[in-house]
Amino acid sequence: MKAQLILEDGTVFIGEGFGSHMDTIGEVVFNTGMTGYQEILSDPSYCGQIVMLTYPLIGNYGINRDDFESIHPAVKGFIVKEVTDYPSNWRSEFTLDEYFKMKKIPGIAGIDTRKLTRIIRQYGTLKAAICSIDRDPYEVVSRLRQTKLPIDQVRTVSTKNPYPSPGRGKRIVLVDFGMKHGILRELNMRGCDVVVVPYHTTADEILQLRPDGIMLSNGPGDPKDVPEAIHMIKQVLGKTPIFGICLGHQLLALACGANTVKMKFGHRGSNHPVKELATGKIAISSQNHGYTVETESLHQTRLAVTHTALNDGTIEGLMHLDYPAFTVQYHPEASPGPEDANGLFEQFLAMIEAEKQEGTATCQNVQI
Ligand SMILES: NC(=O)CC[C@H](N)C(=O)O
Repeated sequence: MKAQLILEDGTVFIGEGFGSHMDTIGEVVFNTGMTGYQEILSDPSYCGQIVMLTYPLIGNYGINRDDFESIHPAVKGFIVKEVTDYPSNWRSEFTLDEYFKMKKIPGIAGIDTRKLTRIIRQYGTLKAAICSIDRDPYEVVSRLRQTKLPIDQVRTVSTKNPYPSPGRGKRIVLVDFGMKHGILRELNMRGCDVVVVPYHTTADEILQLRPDGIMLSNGPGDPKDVPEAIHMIKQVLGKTPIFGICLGHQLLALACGANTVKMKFGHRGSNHPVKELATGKIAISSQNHGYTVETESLHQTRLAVTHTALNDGTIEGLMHLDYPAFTVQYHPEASPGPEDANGLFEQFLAMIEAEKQEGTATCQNVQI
């Protein structure tokens, strides 16, 4: 069935609808990963967004039981060049079309995704609608222009209640801002005794769990929309080692007095090179973010840059100069993507061990 993709700048694309045939509105962003569409569509950081994949053939290995990053995908829609009707993989259980129908997510295929990527790169991230062919584009554009993007995505996707994910190792409190399950898997794989807590858990509640370390997860939206988390981080900083990923990185930076800004079109994909400044080593990383920590704002903080993006020089990693706290803007848990940065989980555990032994760990004397 024909469907339309309409951008707020007035551009109209006609394509073939798949998945749910409902209308949807969201911020359209592009992801440059060549594989990993199942992890991408189930990454809660895309809450409120319509994702376009630059790789031209999507759905070839179907949807399986194992590769979800959350139970309910929060993505608002999917845009592809071509969607596979007959997936071929031994793990495949559904086609993308069947899965999107079940989850009530609209998709549109047959779109010139190269053209759309160029528009977004030129003008920046735009609002867009996927809608029925019968809708009047003028009306849709004026509705798009009036539509405000949501600001409560973290509340929507964070766990409502704390829950344990036990192990015999270090006790980690994992603050869920819209966590990809890959983070929990990485901690459990290393034996950690994890307690996952909601985004608004207070510093006192977290410290009562007697954590050996705190992890701040990834999550959707603007980090400034989560002031309760910034307040919490200010209070736990220096009391226990902290490792932040993506939104967690941005929140820690804000808690330390830095600023965050919205990027023109962000970084989304599983092929983004980042440089570790101390060694000059390059890692290929998995990324999904639309905001970044503002470099100029760091001089008013006790944070130092540890990693930068090779494509545009933006900040990809930070460490605190006085306390055991470090963060990365990219995804060491990968899922999807390369596992070059996986060692950061070991570095976090090494920092916790040093803090336990001597009680004086900082990022500098633990060598991360
Ligand atoms: N994946 C994330 O945690 C993204 C962080 C934030 N929502 C951003 O877009 O920059």
